[in-house]
Amino acid sequence: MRGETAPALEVAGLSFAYNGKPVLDALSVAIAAGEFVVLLGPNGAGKTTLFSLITRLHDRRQGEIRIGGFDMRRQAVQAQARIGVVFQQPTLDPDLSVAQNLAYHGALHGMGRREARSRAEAQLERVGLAAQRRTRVRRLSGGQRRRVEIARGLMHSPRLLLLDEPTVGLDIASRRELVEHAHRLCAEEGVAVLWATHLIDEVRPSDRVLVLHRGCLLADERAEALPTRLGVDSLGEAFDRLVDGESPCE
Ligand SMILES: Nc1ncnc2c1ncn2[C@@H]1O[C@H](COP(=O)(O)OP(=O)(O)OP(=O)(O)O)[C@@H](O)[C@H]1O
Repeated sequence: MRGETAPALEVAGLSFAYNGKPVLDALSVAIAAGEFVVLLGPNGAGKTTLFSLITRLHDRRQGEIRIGGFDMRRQAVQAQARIGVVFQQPTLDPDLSVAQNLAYHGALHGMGRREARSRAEAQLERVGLAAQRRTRVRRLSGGQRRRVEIARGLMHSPRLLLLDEPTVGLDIASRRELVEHAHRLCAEEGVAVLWATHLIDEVRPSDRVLVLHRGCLLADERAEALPTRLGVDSLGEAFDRLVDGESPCE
């Protein structure tokens, strides 16, 4: 299955180890087009490693990864063209303008100058930064920089946007605005979003939540259903209960 009807992301039996130390254990999950999914896990859970495998920064793994139906190994070009990423560490060049950063991304994705410019302008408009296109990134706030990174990650019209703890270092208002923006992208553009965080307050009751701990998927359900299933009062308590176990994959 490919194109619009294929899941934006399918991971099947994914395992990975750093120098013999297991970090992901037989992970399987699928995310539909336009779905917003939170990947919730404490420090060291394996969130960044999962993103590195999906984006092919690491490749020595077991299991399958498909993006929009394209296999990450056999159809790597098609698969990778359908992924947008906002990494945990900022990756904009602070000495270039917003437009120059985006133009560079467009060139990397094989866009001509005119096409890159019009796509960049459309995305900057969406994140409310059209007026800052000539501003050097160095002069933007942390929240504005994150929004530029999201605009950049969407320039090539990916079906899946990965955000690795995108609100680190932002104030509460900017965090709220980013979460809101990501939900809008799903609803209005049909982009699937996988949002990695360890912050419970970024999760909405209706969000689908994947709880990852020591490389094992401990839950995959609506956030509002988790406390009831575990017999506790809040998502925070449910999360604590889940990540307390000694041998999570059993
Ligand atoms: N390059 C590496 N070499 C060896 N071990 C690593 C490497 N990168 C990560 N690890 C280990 O793999 C495990 C998972 O790390 P990972 O960064 O994927 O977790 P995370 O959920 O993203 O954590 P955080 O919230 O702190 O970013 C941790 O035990 C970490 O120490």
